Amino acid sequence: MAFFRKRQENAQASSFNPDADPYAVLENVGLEMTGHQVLQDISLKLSERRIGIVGLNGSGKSSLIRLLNGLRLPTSGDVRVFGADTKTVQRDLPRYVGFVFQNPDHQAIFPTVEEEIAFGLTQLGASKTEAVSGARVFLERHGCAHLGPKPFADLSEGQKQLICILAVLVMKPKLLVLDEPMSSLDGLATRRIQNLIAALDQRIIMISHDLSLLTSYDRVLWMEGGRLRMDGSPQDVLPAYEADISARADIPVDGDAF
Ligand SMILES: Nc1ncnc2c1ncn2[C@@H]1O[C@H](COP(=O)(O)OP(=O)(O)OP(=O)(O)O)[C@@H](O)[C@H]1O
Repeated sequence: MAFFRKRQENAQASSFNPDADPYAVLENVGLEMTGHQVLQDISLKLSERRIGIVGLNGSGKSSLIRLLNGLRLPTSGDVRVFGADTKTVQRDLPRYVGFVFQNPDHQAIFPTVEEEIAFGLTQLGASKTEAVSGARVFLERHGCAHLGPKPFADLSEGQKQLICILAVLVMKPKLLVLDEPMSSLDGLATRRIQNLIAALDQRIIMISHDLSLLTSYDRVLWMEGGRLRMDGSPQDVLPAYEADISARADIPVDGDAF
């Protein structure tokens, strides 16, 4: 489509390589925010199609994935995504790395579903008219044409999360990063979103507290205290993580019940 041209030109200018392997490289990464060392000593090469991230609340999972689409920049070390240093390509990163928030209400910014989807197309260089008609076609292709005119605020939680994922997918990112996308969904909505994600060609990195969603993944990263505690196959990492939780749950810690 003609409107992709503008962004493709930008992409060439900013030295992205969509075929880079590994697609993301973190070297001695640290992240400090308001005096708090949120991440430290993280070095990773990410090549796998499906990567899960686990860890307790506050362990640094969200901060880590925010580094991948430029929502955060490292305060030490380097992050390269698709061959480009995120510090120099921050503005163009969302074109390559789609980010789905845990809470859809934190992601959606437009009143209606159609406008939310159309926004992604304008980001690719479409005119307003092209974007609206493109959004309608895209929603229809995903069985959501009926949601197009609806106010985003009136959707169910499952519908909201589905639309947030579609709003990212319409930009055809090479990598989709998801921050606990199913945490507030019922069983049916979870299954539907899970099936949608599983069928995607894109590389996926997903945080989940529901470990069953990650058993088929290629690799799992376990974060603890802002560091990488374990990195391996789900068969190795998930049982170790569960065993650690069980061991901790049996030990009462003063002032740290929850
Ligand atoms: N803007 C900020 N300023 C200072 N500290 C922050 C900021 N944002 C997050 N933190 C802290 O960084 C740590 C890691 O937070 P992060 O949200 O990355 O963890 P998480 O593993 O994703 O947690 P959860 O599972 O609860 O979503 C926490 O201790 C948090 O309080």
